[in-house]
Amino acid sequence: MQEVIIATKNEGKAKEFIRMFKPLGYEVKTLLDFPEIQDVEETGKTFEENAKLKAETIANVLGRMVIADDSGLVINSLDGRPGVFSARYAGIEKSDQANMDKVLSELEQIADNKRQARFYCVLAVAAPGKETFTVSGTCEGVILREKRGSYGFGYDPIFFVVEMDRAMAELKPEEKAQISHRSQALRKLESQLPSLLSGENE
Ligand SMILES: O=P(O)(O)OP(=O)(O)OP(=O)(O)OC[C@H]1O[C@@H](n2cnc3c(O)ncnc32)[C@H](O)[C@@H]1O
Ligand SMILES: [Mg+2]
Repeated sequence: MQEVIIATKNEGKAKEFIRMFKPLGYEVKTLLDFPEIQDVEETGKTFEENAKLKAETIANVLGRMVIADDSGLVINSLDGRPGVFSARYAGIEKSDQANMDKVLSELEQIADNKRQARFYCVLAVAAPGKETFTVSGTCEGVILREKRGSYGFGYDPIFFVVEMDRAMAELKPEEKAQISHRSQALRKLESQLPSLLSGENE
């Protein structure tokens, strides 16, 4: 099977990419398979900038094409926060529970009809000597008042998916893969994968 490198150290993302790429005929490797590679500092102001930064840095380290994912939760009534700070919203130790608790407490006084939010995902494709490009996807929802469900990762337990009438963390992996911001973005890339990977090592 042809191999695709996803420049992420996030276990939840890694599992989703493995599942999404399998039916397309690709085997996914992530940075969890390359523990010697250091974290890329995410200094960008936008998801696009950070996705490019991660993809280009790792493409240069490995000398081959890689895809990076920068994603997060954007909440209207918090002026777009946590946004690019989603992973480290409650502190640098990146705790999903602490991040969700912080959002829930910030929204405590916010009425039910003002809790709209979206997940956003940017995928950047980079290869040494080639122009980097990005695709993006979104998933619309509402922030719940307490956590629900145990599938997924990150903010999934507090994100109600309008389209599915359930919390993201109540969706089975195959259901999340039908509607998620990540799979929307990947769909825009799918048809280009064979040409992007031609000339890469098998
Ligand atoms: O940078 P990498 O190594 O990929 O891993 P990360 O966890 O730091 O990833 P990001 O910088 O892109 O931050 C994304 C954060 O947004 C949240 N997030 C992204 N996609 C999500 C999803 O599908 N479900 C729930 N939360 C998500 C989650 O808290 C992530 O840690
Ligand atoms: Mg990160």
